[in-house]
Amino acid sequence: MSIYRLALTPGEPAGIGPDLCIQIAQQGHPHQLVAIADPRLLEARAQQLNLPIKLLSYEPDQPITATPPGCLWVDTVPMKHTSIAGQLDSRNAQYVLDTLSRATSGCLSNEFSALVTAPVHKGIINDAGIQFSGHTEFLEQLTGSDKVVMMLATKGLRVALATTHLPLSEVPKAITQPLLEQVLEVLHRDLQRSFGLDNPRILIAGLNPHAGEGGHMGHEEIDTIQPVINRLRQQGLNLSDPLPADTLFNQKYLESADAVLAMYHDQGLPVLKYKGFGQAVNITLGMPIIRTSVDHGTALDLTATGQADSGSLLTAINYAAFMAGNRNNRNIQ
Ligand SMILES: NC(=O)C1=CN([C@@H]2O[C@H](COP(=O)(O)OP(=O)(O)OC[C@H]3O[C@@H](n4cnc5c(N)ncnc54)[C@H](O)[C@@H]3O)[C@@H](O)[C@H]2O)C=CC1
Ligand SMILES: NCC(=O)COP(=O)(O)O
Repeated sequence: MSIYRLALTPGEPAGIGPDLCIQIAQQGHPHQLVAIADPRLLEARAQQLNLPIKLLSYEPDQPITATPPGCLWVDTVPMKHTSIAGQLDSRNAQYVLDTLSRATSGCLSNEFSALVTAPVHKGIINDAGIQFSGHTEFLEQLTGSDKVVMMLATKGLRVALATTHLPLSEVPKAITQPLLEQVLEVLHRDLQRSFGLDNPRILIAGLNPHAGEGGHMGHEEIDTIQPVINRLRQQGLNLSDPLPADTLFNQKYLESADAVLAMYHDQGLPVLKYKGFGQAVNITLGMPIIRTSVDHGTALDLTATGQADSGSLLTAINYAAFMAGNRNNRNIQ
């Protein structure tokens, strides 16, 4: 088995991200986990959690090795202000973004095989005066990607989103033919290259109740979604018609599907999280780098309590390694 070097960003310092990194390090890992972080934060959090941690100083020229139990490699990004567990501090917002930038440039240069992110707090970054709607959009810019797609996956279900962090009132006008065409092309291609699916079957949700009920409950399905489906089918994509979102998430439809495309965040993600919260992964498709993440947020109420479940971060790490392996096997940079 190949061993991959994975960049791990602990995210919001006052949240559970650092806790989860320390918890996962206890068992060790078959891949090299390199936390891009301030080591003082990790040491302080380990003490609060009463967990032992040995931080190994990371050097890019070292051979890639598995992570021994109780250890974590650290590539230092200094935090300017001490973080207090559970208490957001806008002065640390730039630090959070610095860790992401460092990890991303390391992925772009192939120093790391993938980026795995713990949760950030979107609100506090905005409070710091920095416009930020999520890792997904931030990484799209940072990697110079044309179009990225958010997809969450758990056992038996993958849900991708046509739009991400938008106010609901802005969704209908954002659903355009060019957008849908791009999103479906990215989804189709990345299901092939990162998941090894030769001809992925994608179910597409309508925007309106009952997928518009033949135009009686909205026209986006007829005017926007169906024409894109028809065009892409001619190029060989295996797509459903627009389906009512309230009925497509049943076994009869899902058993023949590789992914569902939901039109907006809260149309698709509640179903996915109900099915797999704690064991699901958030994947950014359409980038030159692999990025996976957790299915949850910063859970400030649980920071430093030892109650945070590391299942989703571990799933994200394992998916990142799996995707790196698939791209390697297909010789994709
Ligand atoms: N990937 C990311 O960076 C994400 C960041 N967020 C951000 O997180 C912040 C808080 O969001 P919320 O909606 O409150 O969601 P949340 O996921 O932080 O918390 C929701 C509930 O789930 C619990 N919970 C979350 N993670 C858990 C874990 N690993 N183990 C056990 N219990 C857990 C929390 O204690 C809370 O009761 C927001 O600023 C949001 O933007 C939210 C989702 C993803
Ligand atoms: N609900 C998923 C989410 O908010 C994660 O967003 P991102 O930070 O990964 O873009």
